[in-house]
Amino acid sequence: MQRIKAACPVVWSVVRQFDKPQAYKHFIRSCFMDGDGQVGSTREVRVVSGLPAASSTERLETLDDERHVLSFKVVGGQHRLQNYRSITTLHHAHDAGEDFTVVIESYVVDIPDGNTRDETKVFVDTIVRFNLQSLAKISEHLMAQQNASIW
Ligand SMILES: O=C(Cc1cc(C2CC2)c(-n2cc(CNC(=O)c3cnc4ccccc4n3)nn2)c(C2CC2)c1)NC1(C(=O)O)CCCCC1
Repeated sequence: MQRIKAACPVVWSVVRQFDKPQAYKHFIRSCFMDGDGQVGSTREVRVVSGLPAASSTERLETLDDERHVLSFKVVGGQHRLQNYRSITTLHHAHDAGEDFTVVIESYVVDIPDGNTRDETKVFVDTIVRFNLQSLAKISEHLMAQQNASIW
């Protein structure tokens, strides 16, 4: 989970771009879309990791602009994340007079041969946490720009 001091629509405008994950996922070097960006489209992702140029083919499963829900599954590629699927949802929250967005990201993945459940959890949790921290920074900058432009 990640708390972001930016309004839901601002955070959602970044999360919903299935064709530009590199906007906030800094391990991603490039992304090529195959399809029109609607549910069922797939993207080809290349990552920056030093490992043999890991790539992955990912399919958009859910894109709900009203309820702020995005989900995708990894359907191929050179890596060991078999049957990876994630769901990301945005929630407006209000606490101590402050408005903010809470992002909840859940995933399931097979435990690869040669690794334990805990190693897999640490591996994926670390990347997802990096992504959500980066999403927070980018969304808060966007929010500051929008507020500045209003005045
Ligand atoms: O953010 C990203 C980009 C992204 C995507 C990928 C793989 C192409 C799919 C990678 N990667 C993975 C690998 C090769 N190691 C594995 O497969 C792997 C699998 N089990 C493991 C279990 C325990 C220990 C090590 C493990 N090692 N080399 N690079 C990276 C790593 C950080 C450089 C980041 N991907 C996610 C997203 O939310 O988009 C979040 C993370 C899960 C996938 C979806």
